[in-house]
Amino acid sequence: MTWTAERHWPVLAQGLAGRLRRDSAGDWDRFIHHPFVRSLADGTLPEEEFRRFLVQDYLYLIQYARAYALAIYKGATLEDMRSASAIVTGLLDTELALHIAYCASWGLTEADMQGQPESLELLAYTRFILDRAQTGDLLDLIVTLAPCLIGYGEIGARLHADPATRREGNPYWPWIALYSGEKFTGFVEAGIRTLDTLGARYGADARYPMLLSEFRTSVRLEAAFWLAGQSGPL
Ligand SMILES: Cc1ncc(CO)c(N)n1
Repeated sequence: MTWTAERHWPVLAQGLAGRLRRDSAGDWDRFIHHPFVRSLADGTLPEEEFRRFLVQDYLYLIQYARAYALAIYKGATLEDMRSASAIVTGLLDTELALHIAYCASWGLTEADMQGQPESLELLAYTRFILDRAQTGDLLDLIVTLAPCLIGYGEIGARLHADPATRREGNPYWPWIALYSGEKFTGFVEAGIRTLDTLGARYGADARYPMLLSEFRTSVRLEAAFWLAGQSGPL
């Protein structure tokens, strides 16, 4: 049975998140069904390509965390602030630990990774995110940052459930395990609930075309980011 969000993880298809995801369907599919993702699932991605991607992703997450930190600042309630703060901590402590561990296994230190130049894909994506995070309100910010959270959650869940995914001896299984794990899944579901809460409070219906445009731009930048390491020097 093919994995579908509607059947296997219905919250993804519900509410404002579901609407944005459905309305950007073509771009969304190019993001989550990218050949890079398939090569992680069957373990055929050359290690060097993964290493370059992961270094760029490490640098990306630092900028993403800065953008998410603005959600704490923009929170109108203590609850908004706590939920954004939990995501920032999850990014800096849990998710980056995966990147640091992989890179350590290749003999790369955090200083080595921080010294790498940022790819054009990274620059385009993070500067777009930081612009929306700074100039938009809390809803613009959360919508722009949502594809990152929801997309990797969906990819993790799908690959984890897919019998074609190689587990034994797949060097990328720890990556799949992180994004399908309880902790990351919890962040995705919290993010989806936050979209509905803020959508109601900040009038999502009346400004939907702008929100969709922000969401879709991030989705297109996500799809492009799979190749962020290709031109890297490392
Ligand atoms: C580019 C990108 N998008 C989403 C995630 C998931 O947090 C990530 N690590 N990197």
